[in-house]
Formats: sequence, structure tokens, C-alpha cells
Amino acid sequence: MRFTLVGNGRMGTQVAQVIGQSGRHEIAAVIDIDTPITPELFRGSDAIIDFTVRDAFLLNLPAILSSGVPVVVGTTGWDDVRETVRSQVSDAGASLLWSSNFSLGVNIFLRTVREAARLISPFPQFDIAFAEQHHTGKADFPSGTALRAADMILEANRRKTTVVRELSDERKLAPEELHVAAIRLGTVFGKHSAFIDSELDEIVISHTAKSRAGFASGSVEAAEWLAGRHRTTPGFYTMDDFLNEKLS
Ligand SMILES: NC(=O)C1=CN([C@@H]2O[C@H](COP(=O)(O)OP(=O)(O)OC[C@H]3O[C@@H](n4cnc5c(N)ncnc54)[C@H](OP(=O)(O)O)[C@@H]3O)[C@@H](O)[C@H]2O)C=CC1
Ligand SMILES: O=C(O)C1=N[C@H](C(=O)O)C[C@H](O)C1
Repeated sequence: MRFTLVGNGRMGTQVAQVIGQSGRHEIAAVIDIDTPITPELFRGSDAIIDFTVRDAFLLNLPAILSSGVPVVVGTTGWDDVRETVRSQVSDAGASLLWSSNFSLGVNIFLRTVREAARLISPFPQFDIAFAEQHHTGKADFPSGTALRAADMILEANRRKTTVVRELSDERKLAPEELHVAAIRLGTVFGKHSAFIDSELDEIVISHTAKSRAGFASGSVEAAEWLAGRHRTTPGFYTMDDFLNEKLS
């Protein structure tokens, strides 16, 4: 497959390396902040992979969708406009697959956290919180993965109803609030943990990325899947659609 990469930062370069080492794929173009974006730029590619920043992704999206080339989006920090993006994709008859984390390990971790949150739901003696650590170059907080985990915990646990990202000196955390904490530290690739606590015990479920390779290879595999889907059923997909098909 021929890939166009949008974004040439930490993730863009890692994805280029995965494609270069695959022996099956090639890079048609790498688009950086200085490239004027037009739909023609993407034509001739089989898939686009975007790892940029929220504003760049939203600005480039209309040209990407008009090009008719399926796009995999790893960029985080645009959860608040997800429904608008879904409509843009649908109106264009295009295909977009997004995930805040393309690592297979993280996706297994997230499903484990969801199950733990469900299991403790009937037992008020268990409380739950979530934390993430990332390198100091990360622009958004909490991470997209932590926000996804929070959504899953709220869905699975009837005792938690809202997310608190930052504590206040003015008041205590309410029992129905889920604390999601972020730490920015050195060069950490990404660490996510769910903490469950009772008077009698503590359960900690953690995932630590050992490099960016898992994010990059997951995005390329997702792009291969999306290119196939785009031929028969264009649409707005997530990593869950891809994984559910693999698991079925
Ligand atoms: N889904 C997943 O599995 C993962 C997601 N991420 C997410 O991916 C995103 C990128 O992360 P990372 O690579 O570490 O960040 P970087 O800051 O290293 O890279 C972002 C790149 O985007 C470039 N850029 C900015 N504006 C534009 C534009 N208009 N057109 C093209 N390129 C542009 C930046 O250029 P310049 O430096 O010149 O501004 C920079 O090179 C983040 O949102 C992060 O949270 C990260 C890891 C895994
Ligand atoms: O910016 C990063 O580095 C990462 N961002 C993603 C996120 O926001 O969840 C995924 C990964 O943890 C690395």
C-alpha cells in the first residue's frame, strides 16, 4: 500500500519507520506544517495516517475527506467535536478510523479496566480512579487514552457519573466523581493505570508502553483494514470495529 503521512513529529517518524521496514508498503508523501494542503496532494495514496495536533487535524480534514482516500487518525484532543467530524465523514462518503491509542496492549488493558469497573459496581466499598503519565512534549491532558478509559468506566460503573480532571482547594471529591489524573514527566512514552481501593485491598491495573512502536504498527494495521472496508462500506470507524472483527 502507498501511504501519505500527515505530521512528521515523534509519531510521524515512527510510522514512517514501520512502513519502511514492512517490505510491503511505501510512503507516497509526508506532509508537514509548511505543506499547503489540497485534496490532490493525497490522490494516488491508498491510505492517509494523521498524527498531528487537534487544530491541524481539523483544518486539514475537509481536504483529506474530499480526496476520497481513507484516513486513520491518531491525533488526540478533539473528543468534543467527534459528532461534527462523524457528520463530515458521512456527508463526504469517506472513511475515517480514529483511536486515541493504536497499541494492541492498551486496547486489551482498556477492556480489562472496563470489566473491573463493572465487577466493582455493586460493591460500594470499592472506589476507582485513573491516572496517566506522559513525556513533557505532550500537548493535551489528560491523554486521549485516559479520557477513553474514563468513558468506559462511567459506562460500566453505575456509582461514577462524572469525570474530574483537576482537584480544587475549595472542595473534596464527591463519591460519584471519577478522578482522572495526569503527570508530565521526562520522556515517558505512555503509562496508564486504573486504581481500585477498598479498606481491605488495592487492585492496580497498568499498561506501560516500552516505545512508540506499538502505536505506530497498530495504526498501519488499522489503515490496511480501513482500506479494505472503504471499498465496500465507507464510514466512521474506531479501533474497536477493527478489533471486534479480529476477535470474531
Ligand atoms: N493514537 C495513538 O496511538 C497515539 C496518539 N498520539 C497523538 O498523536 C499526536 C501527535 O503526537 P506526537 O507525534 O508525539 O507529536 P509531535 O508534536 O511530535 O508531532 C506533531 C507534528 O505535527 C506537525 N504539525 C503541526 N501542524 C501541522 C499541520 N498543519 N500539518 C501537518 N503537520 C503539522 C508538527 O509540526 P511542528 O513541530 O513543526 O509544529 C509536528 O511535527 C498527539 O495528538 C498525540 O496525543 C501519540 C501517540 C500514540
Ligand atoms: O502523546 C502521546 O505521546 C500519546 N498520546 C496518546 C494519548 O493521548 O492517549 C496515546 C499514547 O499514550 C501516547
